[in-house]
Amino acid sequence: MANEFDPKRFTVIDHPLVQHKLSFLRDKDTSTKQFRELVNELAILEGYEATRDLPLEDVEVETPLEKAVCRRLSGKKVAVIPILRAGMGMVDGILELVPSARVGHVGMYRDPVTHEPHQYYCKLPSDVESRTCLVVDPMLATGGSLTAAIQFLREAGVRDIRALTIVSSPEGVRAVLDFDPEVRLYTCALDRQLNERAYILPGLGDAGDRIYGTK
Ligand SMILES: O=P(O)(O)OC[C@H]1O[C@H](OP(=O)(O)OP(=O)(O)O)[C@H](O)[C@@H]1O
Ligand SMILES: O=c1cc[nH]c(=O)[nH]1
Ligand SMILES: [Mg+2]
Repeated sequence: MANEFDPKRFTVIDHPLVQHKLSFLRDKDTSTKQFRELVNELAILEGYEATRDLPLEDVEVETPLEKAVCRRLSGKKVAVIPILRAGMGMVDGILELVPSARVGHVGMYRDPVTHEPHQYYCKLPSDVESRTCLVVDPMLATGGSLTAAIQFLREAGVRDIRALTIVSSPEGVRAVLDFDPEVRLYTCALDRQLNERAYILPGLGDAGDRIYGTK
C-alpha cells in the first residue's frame, strides 16, 4: 500500500509470510516462546530485504565438472546493532543470514513519563565505521531511541546505516527520516498512530516484555 514516505528510503515489507507472522505477533494470546520465535523469523525475512543490494564480486569456482564464475559478497562487512533490550530478539535472525557479521550493542530505555531515550550501554566493533550497520529494534514509536542510536553511529563515523523495525508509527518514521537524510528504514508494518503513552496502535504492546516474559 502506498504511503507518504520516500520509497527510496522507507520500505514496508508486505510479503505474505511477513504479514502472516505479524498477525500472530500482534495477538495478545501469543506465548512468550512463540513471540520470540516470530521476532526471529521476521528478522530473517526483513534482513533478506535489507541486504538486497550488498555489493558482490566475481569469483572463480571449480564445480565437479568445470570452472564457473560465481558471485560472492565483496569486501564490505556487516555489523548488527541491536537497541537493547528488545532489539536482541532480532540479532540471531540476522546472523543466520550473515554469520560473519559483528554485533554492537546500544542500551537504551525510554523514560515512561517523558518518553525520552536514555542510553545506558554502548559497545561497538572497533572498525564499525567501515561496516554496513543494520540497526535492529522491533518497535519504532516516537523515534527517540532509534534517532539517538543513529546519531551515535554517525558520531562513530558510520556511513551506511539501515534500520530494521517490525512495527512503526508514522510519527516515528517521520522523525527518523527527517533526522538523518541518508538512513534507510525497513519495517514490516506502518501502524496508525501513537496513544497518549506513546505506544503504537494497533501495535503489539511492549516488545521487550513480550520477548522476555517480564510482565
Ligand atoms: O521510538 P521510541 O519512542 O523511542 O520507542 C521505541 C523504543 O521503546 C522500546 O524499548 P524500551 O524503552 O521499552 O526498552 P526495552 O527494549 O528494554 O523494553 C522499543 O524496543 C524501542 O527501543
Ligand atoms: O508500542 C510500543 C512503543 C514502544 N515500545 C514498545 O515496546 N511498544
Ligand atoms: Mg520495552
